Amino acid sequence: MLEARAIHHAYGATPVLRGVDVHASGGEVVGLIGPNGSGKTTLLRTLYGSLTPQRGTVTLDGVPLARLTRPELARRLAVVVQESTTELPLSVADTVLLGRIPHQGTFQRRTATDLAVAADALDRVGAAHLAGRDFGGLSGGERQRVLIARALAQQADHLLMDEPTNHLDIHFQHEVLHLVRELGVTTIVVLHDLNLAARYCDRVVLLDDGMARAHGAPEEVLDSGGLEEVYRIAIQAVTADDGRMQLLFRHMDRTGATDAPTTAKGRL
Ligand SMILES: Nc1ncnc2c1ncn2[C@@H]1O[C@H](COP(=O)(O)OP(=O)(O)OP(=O)(O)O)[C@@H](O)[C@H]1O
Repeated sequence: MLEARAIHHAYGATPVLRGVDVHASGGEVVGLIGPNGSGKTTLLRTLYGSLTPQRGTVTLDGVPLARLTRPELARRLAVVVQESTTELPLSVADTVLLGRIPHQGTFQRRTATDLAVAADALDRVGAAHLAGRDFGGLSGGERQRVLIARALAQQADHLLMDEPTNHLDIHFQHEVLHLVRELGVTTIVVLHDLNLAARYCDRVVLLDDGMARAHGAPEEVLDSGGLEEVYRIAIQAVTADDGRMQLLFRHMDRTGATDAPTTAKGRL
């Protein structure tokens, strides 16, 4: 279980996280949602140890992150974040093989298992055909898939992702989150798309101004008036053909007035 408790953090004099709790365990997928600047990325950074919060604790199976060595942490926790794009002149295959480093001894050569795991990871994200390409020459969506493959190659039992569907077309947005669900790996994922959160997360945490405004099953958190207030948008929850919740959105101005529908068909 990965758990953050009572996390407080400020950049300079500006508080960004104000007593946030979040946890994930047992292969569940937990979504972090919230408007721009609400603290999602900062919270995620505390969860993988790239940022030490000023107050609060982050533990992995009860052990504070600070007590784990870097390789220990890397074998337990894989991260897919926007900042992880490398400028090193590496092929796609070598980029994915970086995910095997925590499993290798110092100066140990890559084994047949490393190569097989890396190839399988690329295959799972639909990027096997890119193996020989230069990582730096990929499109944004291709890069994202390769970075996810690198995380899969790490074979960690916890996965942290910051906007993994960024740059992905609609097919791969669903493909990647579907894959995350299938992995059975305990995952905390920052998502802007509330419909993706509704469909693929077991629980969601709604951050607002550095605090967890709501926390629970997607249908509870997303189908609530609080969401409209936090995002300042009119929201209607409908039920899709497969029985899943789908959200529709309409602009709302500062007074709470929404755009008038142009036709009856277009009404929310
Ligand atoms: N390194 C930093 N130094 C100073 N301020 C920062 C730093 N990183 C983030 N902030 C500020 O902290 C606040 C929260 O940022 P954060 O990136 O955690 O939010 P977010 O919810 O992930 O936003 P977004 O949805 O826009 O990605 C923002 O006001 C941001 O400008």
